[in-house]
Amino acid sequence: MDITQFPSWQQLNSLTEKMHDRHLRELFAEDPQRAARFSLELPEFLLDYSKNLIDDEVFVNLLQLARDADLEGWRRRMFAGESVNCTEGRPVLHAALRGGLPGPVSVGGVSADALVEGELSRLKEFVNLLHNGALTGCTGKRITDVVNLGVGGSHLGPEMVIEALRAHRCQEVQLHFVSNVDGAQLADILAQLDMESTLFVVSSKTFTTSETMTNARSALNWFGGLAPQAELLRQHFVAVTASPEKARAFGIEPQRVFQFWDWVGGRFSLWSAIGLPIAIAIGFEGFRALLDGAASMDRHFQQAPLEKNAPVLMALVSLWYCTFMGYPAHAILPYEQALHMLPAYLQQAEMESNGKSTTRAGEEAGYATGPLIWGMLGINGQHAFYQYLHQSPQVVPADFIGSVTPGHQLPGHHEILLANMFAQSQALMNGVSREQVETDLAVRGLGAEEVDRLAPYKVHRGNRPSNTILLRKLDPHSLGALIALYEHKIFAQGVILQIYSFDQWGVELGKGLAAALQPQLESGDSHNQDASTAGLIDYYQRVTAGSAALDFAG
Ligand SMILES: O=P(O)(O)OC[C@H]1O[C@](O)(CO)[C@@H](O)[C@@H]1O
Repeated sequence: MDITQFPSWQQLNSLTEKMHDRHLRELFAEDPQRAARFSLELPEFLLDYSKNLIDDEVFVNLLQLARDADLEGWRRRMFAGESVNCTEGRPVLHAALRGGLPGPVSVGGVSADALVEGELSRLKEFVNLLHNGALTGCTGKRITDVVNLGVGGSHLGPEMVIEALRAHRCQEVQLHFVSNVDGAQLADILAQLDMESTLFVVSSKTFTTSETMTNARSALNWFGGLAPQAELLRQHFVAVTASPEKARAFGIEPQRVFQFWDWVGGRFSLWSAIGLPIAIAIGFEGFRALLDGAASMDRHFQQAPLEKNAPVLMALVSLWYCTFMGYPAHAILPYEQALHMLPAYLQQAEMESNGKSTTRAGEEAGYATGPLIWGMLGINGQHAFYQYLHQSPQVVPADFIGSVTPGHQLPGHHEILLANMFAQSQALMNGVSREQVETDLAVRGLGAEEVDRLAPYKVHRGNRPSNTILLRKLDPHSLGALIALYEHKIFAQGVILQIYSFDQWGVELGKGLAAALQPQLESGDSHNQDASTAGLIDYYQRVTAGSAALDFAG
């Protein structure tokens, strides 16, 4: 049944007017237990969702909506390996990569656990060889630098995690990431490297992504005549892919091809062999701890009742804002330097999953299915875009994410950092009333006219909602749990809003057009293009012809 037909949906719709008129200040004043009632403590973190514009009536209806949408049934089917990615005809089993399934699941007659464990032990062996210095380049030099060539899900997860776990890094090997087909990125990194001690990891689920394959070919060319190509590929390249035959066709040795499977979505793949750079950076045991943390969130998501289920609660709050209250964006604001890539990672995870408008029934949704995700390190954002968060007429709900334990030894810093994080969510919630502003200005000795002139600019309406996720400490286990929290939040939101979260048809159109346009840029033939695109091609042609003429003249 269409989700909009359920009484819970209609009830929620009718509650938006009332909630637009409520203020978070009042909700807290009315209920001294609010913070305790609307927060949840898990072994890894505290989730405080009390600063959200929900009251008991909204909460009850949101939970009912989740039940009406059969979230529990979809959850069970996903973890049982049923084909819940229906447009691609696949199960969704990233939880199998971390031992998060409730029981054995086989895909195409093969045990998912056996596949996963087999690949993990290959990864472990490889990482150990690398760390022991047993892996050498074609001239016999020890491998000291590893460059991951991959984009999207084949890049963001590994780099985000490695950055987040800097404090846990082994020193043996340096990691580098190249995701952009803009040669400036690869050229810059190659300039820092010694080819004799460099290993490239070509990471691509499909092994067809043009950015990655172009970078892989350029990396191979970089070696020039150092050794015959087959030897270069053998000693300096490994592949991580769900299309091993394509990696082998590229020339990568079969024993250097690490595999994952089409039941792992690219943006959910960091737990698979795509996490090879993570295991290299923090060691295999650290990688295992990351997987274990995610598995503990898998169990929580499967077992906790909906009203005590962190991913479900976050999904409900998120859809309440984007679908009902009309707040189209959501900010991710980490207060932990190490989490600086989390907003970018979650942008892909959430927007590639839920940025859809066709329902599972193949109909136009007619409602917002997910927010625009954006953000950056909160403390830097405070000095950049928080003005907008505090005083723009647009309300942007936010997630504040921090850690009780600092990731460094410097005294005095961490309290300042956390005080800022707590203060910002408090300021967004409470704001400052006109009355308060007037009193403050008067106390500072301003005359009545001046007070009157300045007061409107200083008023903060407040009532801007947020979640706070406060980790005990940031380590591989808790990071795994945090990432899986968001993964399941995304899934729960998609299920309730009746969309398919695990496909990404929207990214295909542009890829196809780029492939067709590339030869036209070179030839200048733009006859079949719209006027704007033809104009761009024409300008490109004129500038390149002009610079060629200049080169010739010079
Ligand atoms: O791993 P691949 O196949 O190179 O794809 C990279 C990324 O490209 C996308 O298909 C989007 O273009 C993502 O879903 C994926 O993570």
